[in-house]
Order: sequence, then C-alpha cells, then structure tokens
Amino acid sequence: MADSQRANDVAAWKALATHYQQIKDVHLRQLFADDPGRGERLTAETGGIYLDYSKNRITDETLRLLLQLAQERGVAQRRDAMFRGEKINLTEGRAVLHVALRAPLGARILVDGHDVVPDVHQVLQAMAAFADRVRGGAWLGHTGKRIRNVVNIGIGGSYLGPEMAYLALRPFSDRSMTFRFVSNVDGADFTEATHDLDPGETLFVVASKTFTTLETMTNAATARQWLVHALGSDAAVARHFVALSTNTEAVGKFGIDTDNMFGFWDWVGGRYSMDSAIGLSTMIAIGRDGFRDMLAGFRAMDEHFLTAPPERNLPLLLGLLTVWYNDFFGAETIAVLPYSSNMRRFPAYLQQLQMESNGKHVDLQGHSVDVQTGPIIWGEPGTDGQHSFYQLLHQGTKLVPCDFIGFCRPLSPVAHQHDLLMANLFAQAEALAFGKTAQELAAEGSPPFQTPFRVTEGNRPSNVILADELTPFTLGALVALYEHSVFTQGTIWGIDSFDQWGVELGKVLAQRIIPELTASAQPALHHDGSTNTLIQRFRDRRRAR
Ligand SMILES: O=P(O)(O)OC[C@H]1O[C@](O)(CO)[C@@H](O)[C@@H]1O
Repeated sequence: MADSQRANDVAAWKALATHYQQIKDVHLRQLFADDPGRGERLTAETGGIYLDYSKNRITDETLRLLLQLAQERGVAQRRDAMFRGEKINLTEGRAVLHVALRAPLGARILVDGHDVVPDVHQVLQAMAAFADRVRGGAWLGHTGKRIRNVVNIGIGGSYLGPEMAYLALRPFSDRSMTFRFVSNVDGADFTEATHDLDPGETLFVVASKTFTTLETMTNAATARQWLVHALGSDAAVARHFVALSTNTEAVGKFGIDTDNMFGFWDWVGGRYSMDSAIGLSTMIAIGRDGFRDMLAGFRAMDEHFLTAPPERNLPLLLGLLTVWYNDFFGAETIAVLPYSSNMRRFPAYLQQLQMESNGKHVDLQGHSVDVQTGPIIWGEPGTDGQHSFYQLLHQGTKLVPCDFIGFCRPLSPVAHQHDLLMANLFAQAEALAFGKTAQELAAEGSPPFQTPFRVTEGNRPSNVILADELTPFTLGALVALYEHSVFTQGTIWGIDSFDQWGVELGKVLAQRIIPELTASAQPALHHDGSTNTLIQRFRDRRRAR
C-alpha cells in the first residue's frame, strides 16, 4: 500500500463501486438459483470453525474484487509487519503484538531488538503457579480461609474479555468457586458483586493496563476499604489483592505487593489483552490446561490468517465482507447473534474490539477519511433476540448484515434442547436470505388484506459461523478470527486500529466536573448552558428525598 494512497483511490475500490451498481438489486434467491453450489463453495474452515458466507450479496466477481482490494491495500504486508513486531500503531509509536501472547515457546519476536516470547511465557508460568495455588487451596486468605470468590475489578479491555470468557467457558470452570466482575464506577456494581461474599474468602484481581483508570482505581479503593474493615487489618491486603498491569510503580503505590503483580507490555492493546495477564481470572476459573487450550485456539487462527490462501482465509473474508456492506451498501451496523447463552457477552466484547479499534475519522497520515470506517456492532443471543428485535431485521427499512454463531454439539447436559436452538439459527438465516413473497403467502391462503404486512422481502445477508463445540480452543480461535477481521478492515481503510484518542476528552471533562459536584460551597460553573443547568439541578436535588 502506497503510504499516502487512500482506500477509495485504488483500482479495486473503484471497480467495486461500479460492481455494486450491478449487484445491488440482485436477490439472494437469484444468486442461489443461478449457482446452486454456492452453499458448499462459499465456505471456509479452520480448526473446527466453519464459515458459510454464501448468504451474502456477492458473486465470484465481488469476491475477486474484494480480494484485489486487500492486495492493493497491502493487507498481507501489514499483517506480516504486525507479526514481526513492527510499530504499526503509528500514533502511539508502539508494536501491536497480541499475537506474541500466544506464540509458542521458541518462537522469536523482537521489539526494539528484544525477544518478547520468553517474557510472555514467564508471566504465563507465574499466572499458572498462582492459579494452581488458588484453585488447590494452597493460597489462603488473611484469616486462613480458602479463597472461594474471585472478583475482577477492571473496565473496558480489562473487564469485557475476562467476563465474556468466564461466561463462555462456565462448563470448564471450577463450579465450587464464585467469579464476579466489577467495572462500573456506579457503586451499585461493587455492592451487587460483593454483598453476599465472605471477605475472608475473597480475592480481588485488580486489572488495569495503566493502573490509572478512574473507575478501576475507585472500585479498587472501595474493595480495599470493604476488606480491611471486615478483616480488621491493612495487612489483609497482601493476601486478598493481586494486580494485572503494566504499571509496577502505581501497583506498589496502591499497596499491592508487586510480587503479586502479573505484568504485560505496552504492545498489548487493552481490547486485545484477554489472553495476557488480564486473563488471570479466566485461568483461575478454567485452570492452566484450559487456558493453554484457549491460547492454542488463538494461535491456530493466527497461523491460519498468516498462511491460508486469501480465498479461504476466514478473518480476511470476514473483514472484507464487513467493508463491502459498510462502504458500498451503506450498512451502518452489524448484528452479532450467538446461538449460545454462554456467549451472551460476546457481542459486548466485540463492540469494544471493533468500535474502539475502527471508530476513527482520520487515516494514518492524519487526513480526514473520505470513506465510512468502523460499523456499529450490537447483538444479543438467539433465541432471545428473535422475540425482541428480529422483527426489524426481517421487515425493517434498514439493511443489517448479521453474523450468526452456533455450535454443533452442546455442553449443557440438557442436550435435547440443542436441536431446537440450532433449528432456530438455521431458520433465521434462511428467512433473512430468502424471505416470503406475496405469491407464496397467497398460495398458503393468507387473507389478502394481511399479505402486504406478512411479506418478508429477504435478501438480507448473513454469515453463519458454525463451530463444533464451545471449548477454550474454540473461543480462542473465534476471538482471534474477529481480531484479524478488525485488522483487515482497518488496513483497508488505512486507519490506526490500535489507538483510542476519542475516549480521552470525556475523561478530561469528567475530571473537571467531579469537584463541581463534590464541593460543598457553590462552585462557579463555566460550561455551556445545558451542562451548567444539569450540574446545578443535580447539586440542588441529589440530597432531596
Ligand atoms: O486497563 P486500563 O488501563 O484500566 O484501561 C481500561 C480501558 O480504558 C480504555 O483505555 C478506554 O478508556 C480502553 O482502551 C481500555 O481497555
């Protein structure tokens, strides 16, 4: 990719714009009628993850042009640069090496001439030794009780991955232990997470890359007070707090013994960190072997992304399809619909991964982009979503491409319900694609006055990701699939998918407003008229009952 070239300057983008005009009114019914083999052909598979992308509004020509776009935008070169440890996060001058977190011992990845792989494995070993002690009852609390509760305190990437993974992998976790997650600075979050816990049996895992994040530091201080008050001694902190961070100094200042700190590095982005030390709660839940399997899943997808031919490369295809709808069809959102109750936080996890990475308005040269960048990600598990928002997916006026995610084998012992669950997934993808016409309805005896309301146009695209079983390995592979899809999109758009400057302004303004809310004397308010009035109303009424 020529450095200054813009996404829509390259030949493939222009060809796709023309091609879109030819294909935009072609129905998926037609595409399947013309090409009955596409349901088998437009698929790709690796490590037990099967992607059926045949229900997309594409032809072989679309695919050819999308793959050409990837080539012209230098996706493979940038991918290789990322895996080599080059500083592709330009605005922060950092390498982007979440792939090093799952590199096998013996691999060599250099950052500023230093091989980071042994460091990764050293931390993994320390995490495993600690997880063993907690799980085995060798790590005791201050009063000599065994740890039975683990509370992860963190937000954003220091929370969404751990909570999502814990819920996803519940069948593999130690069910005698309780795991909770506190993220919100709303005190209710802490209260709800701890109200029924015995402090003597509770371990707080304070997860923060920077160890400066307002929400996490506030909740950690509250946790500390709660614990010290209950156990009657500051000395209890050493047995009940561990830290996951890159900031040793701040961890020490907080009063956590830095021997009980598990580190990582600035080349791990927060939203790419669930397989770093940030995964300690996951490792305590599923054990060192489960965590190792999860890393193996990540690694399998990394290797696939690196080596699979473009036309069979799952993350590349998923990323290119996202660009296709986002930039050519003008679709603003993507619905992520896991048919798995255990995967219920996966859409929230992907929101940060995708939207914090690709919600950018300037390119790598600092110029305003003139194409649409990251889509809005949302979703809920099926079948729940079907009884909520699917009406709009089927008959609304907006195009919402969907990612359905399902598993061939259930892990729940209530296995007989799994066929019902999966029947719904297949049915929804089918209904979205093919719909039901007025003629079909009439033939079925629909009363004529109802027919227009009952017509479902179809031609609504989806991917179906069908994995064998929701194991740690599968989860790792699925997360890596989306990580590399996000990377692919960001490279096509020419943006920095690894910074997050947009979240800073709100943080700065909140710091200014905090004393205006807490001051007992009336502060002078110098905001806009709306903000001043809101602050004043809050001050006047917060103590009123
Ligand atoms: O792990 P930390 O440093 O507490 O940051 C938490 C989250 O805050 C953010 O910086 C956004 O505010 C995310 O990128 C990050 O995952």
